[in-house]
Amino acid sequence: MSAPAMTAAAPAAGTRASGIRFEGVSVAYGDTVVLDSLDLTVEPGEVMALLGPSGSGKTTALRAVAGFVTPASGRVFIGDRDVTGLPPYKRGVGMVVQQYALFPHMKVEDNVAFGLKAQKAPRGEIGGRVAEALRMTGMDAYAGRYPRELSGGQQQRVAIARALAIQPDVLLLDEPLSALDAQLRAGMLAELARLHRELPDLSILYVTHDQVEALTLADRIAVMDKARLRDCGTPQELYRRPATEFTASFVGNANLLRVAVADGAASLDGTRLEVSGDVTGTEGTLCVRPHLVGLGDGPNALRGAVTGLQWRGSSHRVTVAVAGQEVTAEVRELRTPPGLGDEVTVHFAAEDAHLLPQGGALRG
Ligand SMILES: Nc1ncnc2c1ncn2[C@@H]1O[C@H](COP(=O)(O)OP(=O)(O)OP(=O)(O)O)[C@@H](O)[C@H]1O
Repeated sequence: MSAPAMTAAAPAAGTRASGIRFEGVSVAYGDTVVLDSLDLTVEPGEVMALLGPSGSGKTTALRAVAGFVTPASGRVFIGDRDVTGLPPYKRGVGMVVQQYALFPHMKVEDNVAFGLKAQKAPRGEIGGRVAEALRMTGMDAYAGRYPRELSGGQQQRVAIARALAIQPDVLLLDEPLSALDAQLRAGMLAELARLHRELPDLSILYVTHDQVEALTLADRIAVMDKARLRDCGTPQELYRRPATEFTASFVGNANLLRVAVADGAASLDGTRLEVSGDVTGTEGTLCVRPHLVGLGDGPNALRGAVTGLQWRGSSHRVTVAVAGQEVTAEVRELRTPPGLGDEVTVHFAAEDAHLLPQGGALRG
């Protein structure tokens, strides 16, 4: 990264710890509901990722907080304030979108000052707050440049500085890294994490369709699909104990196996499997992560023919057909990998085999 690291001095953002609360928020365009009864709370100082595929309603939810869309029903709170009817500039939010959105004809320092001037901040304060925001994002040496004289990553830092300069109660980030190349994205992700450590009271709502960004940065992840919230929990909860098949396959790769359930255990094609999770009812879906499936004998052993083999440098992915279903094992690179059609045994530990809740209920 060519810019210096974002370093935090005195916080430029608000020191009032305010969370965000969606209460039954629905948004529709014509007859199409694009956000359906969203109930979600972002705690003060929390980083919440809104994760979901394209068109699932993430940006709409963010824009409802910013005040750029009006809910058909429901209310949005920032801290204790019901902001549902407030115009955007009265909400105290900083927002950064994917495409930098800097004013091309303004120098960096003027871009960062823009929100402060719009807010009619006292003239004597503006210079200091701009300098502080630029210092926090590592861009103080670039104050006199125009956006066209900056790299994409530097422009996005300026956009973040501009959002922080107004000392927002909450920071809204809409795919802020998706226009950057992979290497720069990884660096910026670490910078954002550091920035939040320096501004622990700032609540952040972070829209992304990239599970790595969500897993890396978020305290909790809200998983959205088709206008609805499907699951919400810490990255570890969602990864280890997903509530729905959608979460299991969207947050990390997953083997999802249809199994019969009886007497507190599952079974697949007559083989009894010790599992964790919701062992009620007569059938269920078992989630096992490929890297937790081993090749060879062990607990919960299943036998089948190899239907797929991929070499990935440090690992092999071996897919095995077991009673008409496929189980993929991601194992350390094998010296003598099996061939397609070979009979092999795969296994997994009970604590790594999670039976999804019946009906895909949201966790409490
Ligand atoms: N101004 C609008 N008029 C009509 N439909 C809209 C408008 N804005 C968004 N939509 C629709 O609302 C749905 C949700 O859009 P939204 O931008 O919230 O999704 P998203 O999850 O953020 O997707 P992406 O990751 O692609 O940005 C989409 O089907 C989209 O086409």
